[in-house]
Formats: sequence, structure tokens, C-alpha cells
Amino acid sequence: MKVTFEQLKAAFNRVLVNRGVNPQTADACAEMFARTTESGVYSHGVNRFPRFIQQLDAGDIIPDAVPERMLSLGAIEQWDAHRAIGNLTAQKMMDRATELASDHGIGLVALRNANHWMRGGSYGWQAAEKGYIGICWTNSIAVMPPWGAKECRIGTNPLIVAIPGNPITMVDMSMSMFSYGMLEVNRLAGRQLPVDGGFDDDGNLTKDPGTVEKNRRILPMGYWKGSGLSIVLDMIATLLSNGGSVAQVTEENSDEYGVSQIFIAIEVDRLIDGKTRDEKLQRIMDYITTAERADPNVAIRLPGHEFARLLEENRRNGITVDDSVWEKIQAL
Ligand SMILES: NC(=O)C1=CN([C@@H]2O[C@H](COP(=O)(O)OP(=O)(O)OC[C@H]3O[C@@H](n4cnc5c(N)ncnc54)[C@H](O)[C@@H]3O)[C@@H](O)[C@H]2O)C=CC1
Ligand SMILES: O=C(O)C(=O)C(=O)[C@H](O)[C@@H](O)CO
Repeated sequence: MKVTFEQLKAAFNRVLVNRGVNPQTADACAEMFARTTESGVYSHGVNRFPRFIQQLDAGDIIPDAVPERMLSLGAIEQWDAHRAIGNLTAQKMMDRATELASDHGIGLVALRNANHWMRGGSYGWQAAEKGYIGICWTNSIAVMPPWGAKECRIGTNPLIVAIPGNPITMVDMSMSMFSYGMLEVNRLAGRQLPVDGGFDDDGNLTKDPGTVEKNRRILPMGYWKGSGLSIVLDMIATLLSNGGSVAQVTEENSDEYGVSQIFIAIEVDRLIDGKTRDEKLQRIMDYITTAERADPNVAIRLPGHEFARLLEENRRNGITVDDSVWEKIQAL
């Protein structure tokens, strides 16, 4: 089915306000969920809203909590989210990182006791829209086997790197070949994955999203490389925030809450003049997109460049929401 941005936001807002979330917070949170969906990231917008509400109802998310700065070292700050709403806290932390970068050239905020931030790309994009390089990542509960294992001991820990420019170039990627959210999108659409996404119960690689969602033998992106990157991202987030690691969150918490996150903003404009910056970026983009195509009908594209088109299509035609997901939201 198709819905408008306003219908989507109103549906989220109703559910939040009915649960006693204060109207201003509810509005801001509903806005972020709706914007994420409108941008085409259905997995961590509308599809994830019922799960977010489940965690709100369980008390994992504390909607009135106010994130607090615990330590300041000039360009580096350490904050405690006190388990406030994940997407709103992350937005605030990247704002703080850009403020620090405008003073110091670089700003880093390390956050502990955070909640799931949904679409990590929202915060990289936010920095890039202001002209900063935005880098951020989060850890998670253990949902992926390390390379060589059958049992989940590492996180999907998405990493985001956003480069300001026209258009913004941004990698926003889970450390698994597919996020669980993208497995769900493919299962709901009745599709097999385009490439292997994990192992079946017999240890054979599989493209079946439902199998991997169930047995959690998800494949790290780049095999051992994604596994290794997930581990070091977890270590950095844990150390700099003095917060929970994947191991700690998994062993001590009843669900995925109290995670650790990093937000980095880097000033570009004082290091290179605007004209030179644009020329250098254009050269990189042109060099890549003019490579000989493997399939003449499939264009070579840069990460993040898809969002302008997705947004325009969703604004023009309405936003596609899976019927079963919409029913779940209506019932909340
Ligand atoms: N714990 C958490 O907070 C988690 C959140 N997520 C979120 O889930 C969302 C989806 O993540 P994934 O499924 O890993 O993303 P994805 O696999 O859909 O995309 C990953 C990256 O690849 C780029 N890309 C895709 N196809 C491309 C192509 N043909 N050419 C060039 N670039 C291409 C995309 O622009 C994106 O930057 C993200 O917003 C992520 O932050 C994911 C995992 C865990
Ligand atoms: O992979 C995802 O999608 C995601 O968003 C996650 O946070 C974790 O991998 C996990 O919560 C999925 O159950």
C-alpha cells in the first residue's frame, strides 16, 4: 500500500502519544521515523517501528531521559544517553560533534547507555549537509557469529562515512553482508537475496533470508574482514565511551539496549577551498562512473547517491509500506 509522509508521521505520533511520550518528543521521534522511511530506508523506518515500541513498552527505552555530558577533553567528549530514545539522542550527539569540529577542526563524541539509533546514515548525512565529514558507528547485541564460528558473539555494528559534496556520498553499512532489517525487507517481498547472506543449518551458504533470520548464522561482509572490523569498532566504542561492549550488552542486558556509539565530525572547508574541493570530488566521481560496465544496462554508482531519487519518487508517488507492517502499526 502507499501512504503519504503526513499519514506515516501521524501514525507514529499517535502510538507514541498514547503511551505517554511527551508531545514534543513524540513529534520529533515520529518525524525521524517518517523521514527515514521517506528516504527509502524502510528496514529501519516503518518496518522497525513495532520493535521500537516493544522496547519502549518493556522499559528498555526511557523517553524522558536526558543525555548528559560526563567528560570533556576539548575535541573529545564522553556522554551518557541514560537510555533515552536512540534516534533523537544520536541526532543530538552528531550535532555536538559538528559544534566541536567548528571549534577544533574535529569533534568526537563517545556515547554510552544508548539505544538503537535506527538508520545510522541519518547522522552521517546530517553532518555532511552542514559541510562536515561525518563518521559514526554503533555496537549492538551479539547477532553475528565471528568468522569461523556458528554461535553469535559479535555485533552487526554499522559504520557510516559521509562526505559533503553535490551530491553527498555516504557509505552506511552493517558489518554483516545484509542487515537483519534488509533480510526482513527481502523476505516480506518474497525475494531471495542477490548474493549469499549466511549459512543454512547444515553450514552451506544460503540466499534465503528467512533461514538466516531464524538461525542467525549471518555472514560478515567481506567474510573475515567484516568480522574483524566489527570487533575493532566495538572495542573503540566501548573504550572511548567507557560503556557496554557487545559481550557486556549480550551477557548482562535482557535485550538490545545500553549500547555504545561514536560520532565524529571533521571540518573540510578550512583545509581546502570550495572550488578545488568540488573539482577533486568531481574527478573521483567521474573516474568511477565511467568505468566500463560489466552489464551495459546497469549503471555504476556511488554509495548514497541513490537517496535523491528515492526521496523524489516517494514524494511524488507516495511511500510504499508492506500491508502486514501497516496492520501491525494500526494495532499498536
Ligand atoms: N544496530 C544498528 O544500529 C544497525 C543498523 N543498521 C542500519 O540498517 C540500514 C541498512 O544497512 P545495510 O543493510 O547494511 O545497508 P545496504 O546493504 O542496503 O547498503 C550498504 C551500503 O552500500 C551502498 N550500496 C548498495 N548498493 C550499491 C551499489 N550498487 N553501488 C554502490 N553502493 C551501493 C549503499 O549506499 C550503502 O551505503 C543502515 O541505515 C544501517 O545503519 C544495520 C545494522 C545494525
Ligand atoms: O541488523 C539489523 O537490522 C539491526 O538493526 C540490528 O540492530 C541488529 O543486528 C539486531 O537488532 C537485529 O535483530
